[in-house]
Amino acid sequence: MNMSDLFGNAASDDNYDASNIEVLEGLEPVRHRPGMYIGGTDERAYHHLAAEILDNSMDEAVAGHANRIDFHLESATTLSIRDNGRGMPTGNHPKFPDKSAVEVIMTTLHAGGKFSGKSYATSGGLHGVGASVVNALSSALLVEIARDKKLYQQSFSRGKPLDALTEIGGAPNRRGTTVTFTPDTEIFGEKAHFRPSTLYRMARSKAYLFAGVEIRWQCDPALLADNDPVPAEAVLHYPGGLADYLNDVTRDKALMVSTPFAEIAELDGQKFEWAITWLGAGEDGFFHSYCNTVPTPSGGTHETGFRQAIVRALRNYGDLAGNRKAADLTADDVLANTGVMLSVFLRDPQFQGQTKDRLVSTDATRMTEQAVRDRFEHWLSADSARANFLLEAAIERAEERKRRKKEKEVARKSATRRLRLPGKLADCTSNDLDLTELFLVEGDSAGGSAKQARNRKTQAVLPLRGKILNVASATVEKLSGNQELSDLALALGVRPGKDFKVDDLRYGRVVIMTDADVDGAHIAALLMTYFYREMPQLIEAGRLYLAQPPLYRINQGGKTLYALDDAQRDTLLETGFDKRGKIDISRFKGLGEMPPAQLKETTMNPASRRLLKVELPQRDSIGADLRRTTDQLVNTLMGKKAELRFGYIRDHAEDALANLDV
Ligand SMILES: Nc1ncnc2c1ncn2[C@@H]1O[C@H](COP(=O)(O)OP(=O)(O)OP(=O)(O)O)[C@@H](O)[C@H]1O
Repeated sequence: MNMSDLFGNAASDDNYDASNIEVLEGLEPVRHRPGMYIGGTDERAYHHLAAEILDNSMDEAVAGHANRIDFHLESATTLSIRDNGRGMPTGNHPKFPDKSAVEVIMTTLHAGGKFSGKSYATSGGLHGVGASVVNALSSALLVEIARDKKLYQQSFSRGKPLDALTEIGGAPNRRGTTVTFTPDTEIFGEKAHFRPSTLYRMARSKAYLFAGVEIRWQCDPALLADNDPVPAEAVLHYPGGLADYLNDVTRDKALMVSTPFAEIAELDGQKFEWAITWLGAGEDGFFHSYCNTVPTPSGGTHETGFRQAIVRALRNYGDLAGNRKAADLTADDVLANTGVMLSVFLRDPQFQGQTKDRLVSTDATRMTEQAVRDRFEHWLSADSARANFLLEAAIERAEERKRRKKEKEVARKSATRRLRLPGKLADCTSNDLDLTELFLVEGDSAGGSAKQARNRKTQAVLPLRGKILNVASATVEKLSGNQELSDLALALGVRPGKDFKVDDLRYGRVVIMTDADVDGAHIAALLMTYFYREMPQLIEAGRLYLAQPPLYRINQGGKTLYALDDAQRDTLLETGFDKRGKIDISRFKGLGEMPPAQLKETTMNPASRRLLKVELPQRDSIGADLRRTTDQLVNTLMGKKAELRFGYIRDHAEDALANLDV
């Protein structure tokens, strides 16, 4: 690769003037970088457009305004979704007097009725971008609204209106919204098309998730093969909800229990619904979770809460039954071989990214656990034969796990004995890879605080002096001659480069812990680049994390909260404290300045900290950044755009917690 590939064929200095500065207006940014809004331009992204429109109709249904959705795949590239809800508002918008609200919704990012919770209590939509993004990426889109006994219509192409909202007739017996769209081949390529099976599954799961809606499925028969499992027409309506679904998908499987544990609970006006069954040996387990009917394939806080509830309840049951082995059960022991459907309806959910793959609302863990745990304990004690059977199976798995771990530990211990460890490493005593972590900290003073704040049993600390070599530009000889980096490899027990083996790692996790400022981000970026270049397998294995030290400590009376950045500080000041009393805000200059007790509480203690897991980017542009210069990576890390950061750093804080804590 030559330099111009890396940096593009830049114009010469003479031509660089104001005309080079592009400003993207309206929906142009979406067409420019669709990946930031829908996670790519591949088949998954293509179908994500359908999910955005369907979610809007589902939100109407869940809010109690619609009970029917017509889902019509008209051709391989045109989809129409109609609901009988309130209909998008048609009046002119106060802020844009010459545009209808429909046009504002369809052509403006961040226009929506779900921000304040006034029009929707629990909704899957939150950014006010879904409909406009679909519009921006469609070569043709038609909105039809039946409202106040009138029928209106407006057409768009590539995000731009082709006409104004027009009343085209009366609608005496109908109300609701219909959106018909054709994704743009300029964005998705000539060959892209809808797959009936994907859409059918999507429509069906929505119907399972909300018993109050009936979805009429219709598909152009020309798109279906003879004997296609997808029907041309179907009425999807499941009063039994998730339990119906679970029974359906496990119909041909061996099961350990005759009926799933399935319930619905309401807490504080929010709804929790689940169904779990135990599959026989050899069957593959699964966990499908949703929040406000939006699938969360990367899990999140609701899954963590559910897992905790199940394992803690079973442990407790074992305890009461006098079985001492129950105390050692982990979530994996209990939940291996289970099929789980979990659907929560939360008032103000927080997801990661526009595709909402993962739920990150912190409250959801506690609330889901609270909803599930008591009911599960009840279910266990209602049938002790069944409960004992599940308990024994889980204990058997735990024993097997312990045996395997012991074998590995013995092998690792003998390897460690032969190692020469760097002098400044403060090692931990445990050899248990599930628990141990190595903190990489910048400088000796931060190293000193971290050594006092750590848990000696499971947490090791390696202070690195100064900025490590800029790996991106260093030559191979320089890399191997760098003392800090060779100490790092030595502490990890691995050899960098082609001889790297994940199994050699002496710790389960590597946590980069740097100051919450630009310098800290730079060092973190250098280290990430180093790992990416020399030990990508470590990242692939999900073992590299970033610590999240706070920048501010805010105190009022006996109450103390910590903020990661200015924005969080401002939000906490708005919402977290009494407006009247005096509030003290202190800004930490660096980790070395933080008293060990605070460093422990905010950043190191698995019970109270947050960690970000570093993941390799898949196909979006951030991948190129990692391969380019660390400066670009710093920009990405420190930049204002959360979407950018989240492109490759995924929040797996709860998983980390779950493994240690549960
Ligand atoms: N089928 C519908 N019926 C009624 N109102 C709708 C419908 N579809 C969209 N809207 C209105 O348009 C607004 C904008 O929708 P859009 O999909 O752009 O964003 P959102 O659903 O609010 O959030 P997100 O970006 O997370 O999807 C919604 O908040 C809602 O007020």
